Amino acid sequence: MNGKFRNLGSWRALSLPACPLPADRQRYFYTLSQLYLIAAVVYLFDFIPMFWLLSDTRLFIISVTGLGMTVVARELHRRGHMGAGVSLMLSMMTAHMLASIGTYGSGLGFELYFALILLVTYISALRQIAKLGVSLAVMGLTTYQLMGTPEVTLVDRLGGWAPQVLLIANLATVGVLFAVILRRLEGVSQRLEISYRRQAHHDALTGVFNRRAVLHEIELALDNARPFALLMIDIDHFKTINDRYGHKLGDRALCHLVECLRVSLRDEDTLGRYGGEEFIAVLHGKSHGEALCAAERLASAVRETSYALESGALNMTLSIGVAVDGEAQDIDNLIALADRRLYQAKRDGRDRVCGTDTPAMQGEIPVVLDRAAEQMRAVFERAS
Ligand SMILES: Nc1nc2c(ncn2[C@@H]2O[C@H](COP(=O)(O)OP(=O)(O)OP(=O)(O)O)[C@@H](O)[C@H]2O)c(=O)[nH]1
Repeated sequence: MNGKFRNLGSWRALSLPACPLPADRQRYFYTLSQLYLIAAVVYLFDFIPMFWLLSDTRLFIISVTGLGMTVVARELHRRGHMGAGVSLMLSMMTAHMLASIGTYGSGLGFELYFALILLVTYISALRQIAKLGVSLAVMGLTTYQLMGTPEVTLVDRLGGWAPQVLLIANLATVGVLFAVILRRLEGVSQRLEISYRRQAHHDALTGVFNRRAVLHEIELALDNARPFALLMIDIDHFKTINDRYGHKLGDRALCHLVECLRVSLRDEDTLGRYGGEEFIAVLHGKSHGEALCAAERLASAVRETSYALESGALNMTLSIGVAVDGEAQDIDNLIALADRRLYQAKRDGRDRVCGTDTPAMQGEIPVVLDRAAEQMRAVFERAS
């Protein structure tokens, strides 16, 4: 290893360990990480030049320190120490505000930063109790400082245009900061809404439609005059995969399967998880014969695309039951028909497609109707 990389290694060893944020707190990171940048810009282009022009050495030094601390706070936050990062930034903001009020007195807009500190506190990921503590402490300190404002402030001594310029600069800074922060929060709520809507319709593991959403799609397709085919897809011997490789790998295998299916389906087709290792594909505009060909294509795509493991490769096969809309009057009967054909494919030896009823199946009661009959029987038994 050359010297340059050795140095990099020792710097890494000195730096704080990264501690990933929990998923439910990630959303705060992006809003707040932009706040650090905004704070740095305000220090750099507003406070530092302003106090330098006013020859105010004390507030100039506080502003330069504030800039440095903001960079440190951002880095702490980036490494997952969110509470420490936000607390550091809030402490600097509070120190800055109190020192400014102490020097220039009230009425020049420095007290408005109090509202900004509260806003940052409440959008931060601090605990509720910490938020309450911080806001009470900042409120107490601000009140104390405002009540103890010196009679003759530095501005009185400066006179001239300085007080007006300071007031305008503070009003503009607080106004812009409020607008930027609130705009960012609006973006966060929009992103959350999109994500909640997505969660309501999609399966968390594989990302395809969930059971409710895919059933809704079938209802819509039935209402539509255009023909469609329903494929009931089930992985063969999936329990063995779970038992041999563990549930986590089983989950990854499900995602691999979905990828294979997605690649083989058209954009207009719908894929949903019906439950466990059972999926439904709705193929719009397909006749019975076309749907059987499509199902064969899906089955061979999965069969031929092995899932790479550290210790080799995992090969999966599918059994598929196919039914088309014209074969049943409603959604329950259509699903029951595809389900029955799926189980016929299983009975015939798996790794195959079944799209017609064999003579042995003719007398069978569809699974859904069978379940309904069982429920009715239970109701009658309870009533009698
Ligand atoms: N890893 C994982 N396993 C699941 C999930 N949902 C269901 N399973 C498993 O899927 C397996 C389904 O097993 P069975 O219904 O007996 O079917 P099979 O072993 O695939 O056998 P056949 O369908 O008859 O070919 C069970 O072991 C379930 O635990 C999941 O989300 N992740």
